[in-house]
Amino acid sequence: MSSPVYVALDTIDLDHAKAVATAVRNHVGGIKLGLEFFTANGRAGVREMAKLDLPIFLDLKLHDIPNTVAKAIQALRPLDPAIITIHASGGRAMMEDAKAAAPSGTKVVAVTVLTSLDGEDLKSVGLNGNAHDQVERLADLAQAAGLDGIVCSGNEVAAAKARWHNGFFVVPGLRPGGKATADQKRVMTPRAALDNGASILVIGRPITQADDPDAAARAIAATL
Ligand SMILES: O=C(O)c1cc(=O)[nH]c(=O)n1[C@@H]1O[C@H](COP(=O)(O)O)[C@@H](O)[C@H]1O
Repeated sequence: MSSPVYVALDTIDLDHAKAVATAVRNHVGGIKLGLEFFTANGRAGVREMAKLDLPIFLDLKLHDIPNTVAKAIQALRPLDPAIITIHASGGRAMMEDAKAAAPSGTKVVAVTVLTSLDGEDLKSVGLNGNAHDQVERLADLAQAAGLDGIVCSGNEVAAAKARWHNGFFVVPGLRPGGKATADQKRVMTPRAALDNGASILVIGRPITQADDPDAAARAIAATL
């Protein structure tokens, strides 16, 4: 079985992204390219990374009116990514139109509550429930909109899966030591997230900023 780990290559440097991906390729199941990479390298950069022959997760977290999101996804169709992201808080119509615009083989998943946010952060933007309740609410909305799954932290994935048995669950905010670091607040170990029902594990800095990314990826793989 291929690895559930998608390595997040958050860099503007195409050569560096290629070098890290090449180093870790035997211990990961796919590559995640996000806003930082895409704004610097565009579609040509994604095509270049696709030459490594690993599935591409294009994480642009689109969040706009339905027409704009659908047109942006149409523009990405030639890249045929394995997975793309939109924000669930864009609403049901936006999610429906996003799914309709995507290639049939592309999983469209909705970000629920970013793993960098905690209850206090939610309050500060006017959301009075906790992260757990908000993830459940948005998981239900994403399912009703016909999406493939959601992005949530390892803390909520078991509850989301209980409501959406065949959903696809993307879990970032993973730290091998299990402790919140840098900007991530809702964190978990990769092993615990998998046990809780994650379909794939998104891991960036614990691999990419290690002295030896290949050894770090191998060490994480050994825990799974
Ligand atoms: O959609 C995502 O992948 C995502 C959602 C989320 O709630 N939190 C989150 O960290 N991510 C992404 O997951 C990756 C986490 O990176 P590290 O914190 O370096 O492991 C980054 O590329 C984030 O953009």
